[in-house]
Amino acid sequence: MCHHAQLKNFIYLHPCRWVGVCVSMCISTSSMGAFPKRVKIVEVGPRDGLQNEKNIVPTPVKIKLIDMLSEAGLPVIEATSFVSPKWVPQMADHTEVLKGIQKYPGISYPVLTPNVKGFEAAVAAGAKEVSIFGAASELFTQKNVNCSIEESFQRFDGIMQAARAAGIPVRGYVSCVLGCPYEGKVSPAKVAEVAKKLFSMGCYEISLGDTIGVGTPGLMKDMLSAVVHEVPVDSLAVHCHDTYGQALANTLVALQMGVSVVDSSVAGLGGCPYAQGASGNLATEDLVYMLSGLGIHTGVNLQKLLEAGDFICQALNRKTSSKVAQATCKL
Ligand SMILES: CC(C)(COP(=O)([O-])OP(=O)([O-])OC[C@H]1O[C@@H](n2cnc3c(N)ncnc32)[C@H](O)[C@@H]1OP(=O)([O-])[O-])[C@@H](O)C(=O)NCCC(=O)NCCSC(=O)C[C@@](C)(O)CC(=O)[O-]
Repeated sequence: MCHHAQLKNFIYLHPCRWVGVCVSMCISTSSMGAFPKRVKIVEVGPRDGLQNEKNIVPTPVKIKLIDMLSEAGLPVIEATSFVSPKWVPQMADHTEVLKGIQKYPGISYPVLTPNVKGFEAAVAAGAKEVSIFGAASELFTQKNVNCSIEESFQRFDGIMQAARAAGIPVRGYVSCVLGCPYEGKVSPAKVAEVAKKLFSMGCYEISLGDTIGVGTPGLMKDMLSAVVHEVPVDSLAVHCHDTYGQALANTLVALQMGVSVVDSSVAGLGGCPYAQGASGNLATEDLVYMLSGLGIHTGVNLQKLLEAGDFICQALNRKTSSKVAQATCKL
């Protein structure tokens, strides 16, 4: 039974709307294994979310979204990517976006850089952190960055050298960790090999991407079991797309296995232009709601996050993919 004394466990979600979650009644975390006390959420909506939009999103809209996400307390907000505008026209305004956003103290605004040209442009625009992106699938790598896995490492070498010289931290992505749109199954051993390589090159964190959202909790467990032999678990993040509705379940398994960094996207925006059919990322609102219910600290204000989700959905004229946002709108 919920008692008034347990009201502190209730989560305030929207103006005039209360949704009750009696944590002590609904969930026994002790029977679910150990969870991290805190989770760092890496908000990828402005980059992963918007890169896939058909219509060019106006730069001021991108800037306002990022400012609202900063206001909501997200500790890391992936702002844009310095990729070729011929390949991803949606990110062509990267410099204006990075220069236009308010930089909140304590919040990182990393950007994607595929090569040294992108890295140099990012640094010139004020980037203080970058991400490189590889994959555990040969065919996906060809389609996404027009080279082999081996050649992608050679490109990363150049970026790592330049980043070291400039004192810029680098995050590494591994795509297709639970399946590839072109090759199908991807072996956990291959994911572990690519993750190990990126880590040994100097990436401080490795984000494991279920790019097309085909994974299930069992696959996540098998893949992570292989990767943690090569990369310390506290340097790992998970990045789950929700194509088959498994993103939250897969993320929960990762948390149970000691991962404490999770990528997600406001309103569940997202997809990869070179992974057709992939839907958006795990919605940040749904992640925050689950973590809050588990008593895990994120520092994110759910109310403000919902407002950021409302804003971008209105700007894109689309319905949110966040179940939490949908539920609170009906209340
Ligand atoms: C890597 C390249 C550039 C190779 O593309 P390429 O065509 O092989 O490169 P190139 O060196 O031959 O250059 C071609 C043209 O692009 C220009 N160029 C070259 N580099 C840059 C640059 N950095 N910025 C601006 N312009 C650039 C270059 O100057 C040249 O211009 P031209 O001489 O023809 O006028 C291209 O394939 C590319 O940009 N790919 C990016 C694809 C992408 O952004 N995919 C989505 C991100 S990954 C993702 O979403 C997955 C993730 C991270 O979320 C995790 C998950 O879910 O799994």
